[in-house]
Amino acid sequence: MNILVINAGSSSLKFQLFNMNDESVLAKGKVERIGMDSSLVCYEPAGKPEEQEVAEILEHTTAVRKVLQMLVHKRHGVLESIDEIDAVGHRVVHGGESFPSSVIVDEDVKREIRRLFDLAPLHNPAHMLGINAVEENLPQTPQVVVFDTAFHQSMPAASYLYPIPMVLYRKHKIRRYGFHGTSHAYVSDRAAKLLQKPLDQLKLITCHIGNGASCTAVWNGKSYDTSMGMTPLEGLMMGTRSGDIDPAIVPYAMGKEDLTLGEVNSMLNKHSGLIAISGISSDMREILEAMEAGDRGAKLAFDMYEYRLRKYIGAYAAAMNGVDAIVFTAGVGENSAALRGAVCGNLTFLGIEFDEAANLSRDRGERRITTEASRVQVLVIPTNEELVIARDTHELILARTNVV
Ligand SMILES: Nc1ncnc2c1ncn2[C@@H]1O[C@H](COP(=O)(O)OP(=O)(O)O)[C@@H](O)[C@H]1O
Ligand SMILES: CC(=O)OP(=O)(O)O
Ligand SMILES: [Mg+2]
Repeated sequence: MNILVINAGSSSLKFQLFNMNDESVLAKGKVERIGMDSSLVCYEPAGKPEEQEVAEILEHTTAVRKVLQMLVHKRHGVLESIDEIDAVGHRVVHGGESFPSSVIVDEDVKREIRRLFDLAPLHNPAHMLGINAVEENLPQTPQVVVFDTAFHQSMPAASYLYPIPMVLYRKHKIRRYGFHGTSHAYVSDRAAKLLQKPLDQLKLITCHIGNGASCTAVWNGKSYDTSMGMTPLEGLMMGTRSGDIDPAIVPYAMGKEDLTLGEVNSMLNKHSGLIAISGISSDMREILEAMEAGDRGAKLAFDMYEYRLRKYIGAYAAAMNGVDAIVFTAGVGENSAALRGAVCGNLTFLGIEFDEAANLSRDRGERRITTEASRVQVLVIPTNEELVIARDTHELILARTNVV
């Protein structure tokens, strides 16, 4: 069975085409910087040379169309026809309390994803564009959605409730949901394998640091607490999102600057974080370059980003009364030795003995960046949300076929 997985992030669309008979990847790639001045399209067909292209891709519908064209391209395609795609699995960020696990897409599911737009304004609309674009191009192909929120459904009430009137939870389900669950679950599983210990006996802190960023306390294999909240705005400082701020800032800034609710929401989601402090970019690569060139705004943005992450790691070590390993993953976590070095260099009190040579290594695979003797291990594990999504999609489609 060939399964195409689409992971529409806030600024990127990643895809992988799997042959699920052996979980081999037939092709993968990504469209980055969607909606920015120039998008970057990378396409890696198995056994053929990699293709790169700069294109103008303003939204996710165009990105899906581009992916389908590349898969059947005369020279570098891997399929004769898009009909060889048996099912499509999508990442969906917000599933609320309605979806504790993955489901096959139907009209009810689409309605529920749309209802949750307000709670994930940068993501759920992008996923719907992806689902609709696939439906347009592959009307007969079943689609499955896999939710970022599902893994965090294990959180205890003391973690997921906010200290505000309970009526808001009872009536409107205002609570912490948490995101990037597929990634936190995947890297936790891999960490246990790397550490050669059972996952259900480990205290892990997984740091998914991409354009969106979140940190999770994974206690005995289950999400115990996570930094993102009712929406993906809470927690760490991100590319364009503020993360934690005093909620009283909202009405105060609205009054002082004559802002509407929509404007303040957009300010916190799209015009805060790295871009706001540096005045340069939301992209960590550009922040690091500017920092090296001596830019003070970029340095302040980086320092705040690192400090806020380090505070969460400290908090989660306290939440679990200990930690066995810290895992870095996603765009920044996997690639920025500078961020990992700054965070870990200031966590020696936890018993971290950092291995700077391993941290700086060009190795891109799963690796340890602490000494063997280090009391707390620090790991870099490339995430693979796409593989988890393909497995869930495969399982649901097989189950449906067996029932029919
Ligand atoms: N070599 C690198 N060094 C530092 N940051 C990087 C590097 N490569 C990618 N990144 C950063 O990773 C982030 C994107 O992460 P990603 O996980 O792909 O995000 P998303 O899925 O939210 O779109 C960007 O801020 C980008 O600058
Ligand atoms: C939930 C979220 O923030 O996702 P992303 O990192 O892909 O923006
Ligand atoms: Mg992502």
